[in-house]
Amino acid sequence: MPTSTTAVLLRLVRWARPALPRIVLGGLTALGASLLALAVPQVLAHVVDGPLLTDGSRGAVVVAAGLVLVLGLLEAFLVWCRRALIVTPGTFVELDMRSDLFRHLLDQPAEFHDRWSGGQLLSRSMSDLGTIRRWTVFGLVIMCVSATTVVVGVVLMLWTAPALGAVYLVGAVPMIWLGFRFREDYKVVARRAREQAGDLATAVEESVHGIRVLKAFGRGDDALDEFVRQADELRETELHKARTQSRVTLALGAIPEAVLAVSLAVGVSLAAAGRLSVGALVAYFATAAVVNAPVERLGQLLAMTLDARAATERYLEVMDTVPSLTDPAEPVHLPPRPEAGSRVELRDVRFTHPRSGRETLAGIDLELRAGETTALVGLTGSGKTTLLQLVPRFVDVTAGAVLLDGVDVRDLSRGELRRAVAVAFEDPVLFSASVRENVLLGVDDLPPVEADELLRRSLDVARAGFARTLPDGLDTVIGEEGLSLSGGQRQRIALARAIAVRPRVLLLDDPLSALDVATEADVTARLRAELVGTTTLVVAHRPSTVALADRVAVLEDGRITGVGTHAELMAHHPHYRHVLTASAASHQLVTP
Ligand SMILES: Nc1ncnc2c1ncn2[C@@H]1O[C@H](COP(=O)(O)OP(=O)(O)OP(=O)(O)O)[C@@H](O)[C@H]1O
Repeated sequence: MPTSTTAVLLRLVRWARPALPRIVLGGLTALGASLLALAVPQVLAHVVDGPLLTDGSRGAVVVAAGLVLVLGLLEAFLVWCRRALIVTPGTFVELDMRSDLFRHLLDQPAEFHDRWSGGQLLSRSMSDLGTIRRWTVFGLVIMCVSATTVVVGVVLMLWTAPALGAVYLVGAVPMIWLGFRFREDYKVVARRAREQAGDLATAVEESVHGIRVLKAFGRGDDALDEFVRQADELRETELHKARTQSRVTLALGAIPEAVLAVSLAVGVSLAAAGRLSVGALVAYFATAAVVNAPVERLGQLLAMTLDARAATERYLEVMDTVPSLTDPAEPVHLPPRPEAGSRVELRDVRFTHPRSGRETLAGIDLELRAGETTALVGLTGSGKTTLLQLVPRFVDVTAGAVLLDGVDVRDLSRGELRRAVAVAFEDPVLFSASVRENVLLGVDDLPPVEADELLRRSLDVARAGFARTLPDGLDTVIGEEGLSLSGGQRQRIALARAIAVRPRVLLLDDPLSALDVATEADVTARLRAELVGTTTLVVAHRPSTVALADRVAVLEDGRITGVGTHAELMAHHPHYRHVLTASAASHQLVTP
């Protein structure tokens, strides 16, 4: 990550490029407005030294006054042009950056989302990008124009009244020094404030998600105390920021005024001695008045720029994360879907969690036969979910390979792979959308009649017919902002979603755990009947689920230690018996 503010902000060019012509044009109009403001004192000098002091010609004064009026009107028009030119493209820069961020987040593997908190990503995609937009459409342009105005103004002052110009330059020395000090202090505190705002957003997000747990354990007050503590930390930091900025603003306001006071004394004595014309004196002060405005704004503009730098750094931190899981340079394609179903092979698969460094899978050899349903059984924490995640490449194997119809899944594009492999999780996520949209989420566009038929069948197989009795039927909005469903209802909608894709391979990570035994057995039986030709791997805890599988694989100490029918394993595999007995006990069931 580059460290200079310019280097960081220059990286915004990637997104600002389409808007650059209008930003530059807007900058030029703003510069034109400032130069017009600087021209007025020169007109004044000519009026004072010319017609006013010599012949008092009224006509010339009227012409000069008219010129000042025209210059003023033109300046106002150019200021309007700047806004009109820049504001719209600035919003598109923000839109592009926000879309790219979202695309990037979607491209990241699960491991990235384990590392990043929701609040930090939220604050980066909302408030940080808002700060960047405001700086792009206002701060950047005004900063450049202000700097140019100051330079041109000082040159004019030196040209009009060299001695007084020199006084102004001497006054600039402490201002520049203060500017550098301010930059160092503010840079740190601006970054801290943004991090704290992100942490605060995370706290809100977690509390809202966990509101029931907090209430159930009577921990609402503790959560509130912690939230207030974090909010107070942020308040302190914001106050620190404001104090730092107000100190520099005060200094940048006071020093130019002091310079003007010294200039007045020097200027009047020079004019009295006849070494400076009155017109030059008037022009100097009028120019200084124009120059002082941007100088006084400098604190605010520097603060805006440093805020934008902190926001850009945070944005780039996410964007610079290279996805650990990418498509191959030249993806191969799957062979046509075999009539009898697809075959999945795990060959000597190992997997170590990058964060814990623990090897969860230590040499898995397993074949999911075409069109069969295989149940995966193991103690809790044995790695069943991890194994499932390797097939659609939510994570990549550390060693070994996963093959789908003979093709290493790493050689396929993730799009093609994930169209072929569908997953239903134990803890289903539903989106704030209608039942119909949730179920058909993974289905490409279909004619309405076919889509309706697919929806009907998927809901029937998943025994999710209850959805038709919801207030607006299948158009009822469910998910976070919609109607609350029970755990079992949510699981069945999520199962219908996985079935609707008509995948080659269906992975079920204990997706029926919230259902009663009879409903679960019914759903499993329907699945088998409906999904002929779909190869299924189901993580199972209950004997009732296991009994419906063609074969069962036992996961123990990171390896598959047994594959067979339920009856075979019950007879010959002590660990299998132990797992099923433990599961049955926890479900208060009797092992058949
Ligand atoms: N993101 C992660 N980072 C580090 N370790 C992890 C991560 N996810 C899982 N683990 C660890 O990997 C091991 C296997 O977890 P996994 O979720 O695959 O087990 P499981 O058999 O599906 O468990 P359960 O039956 O309880 O769902 C556990 O020890 C778990 O703590």
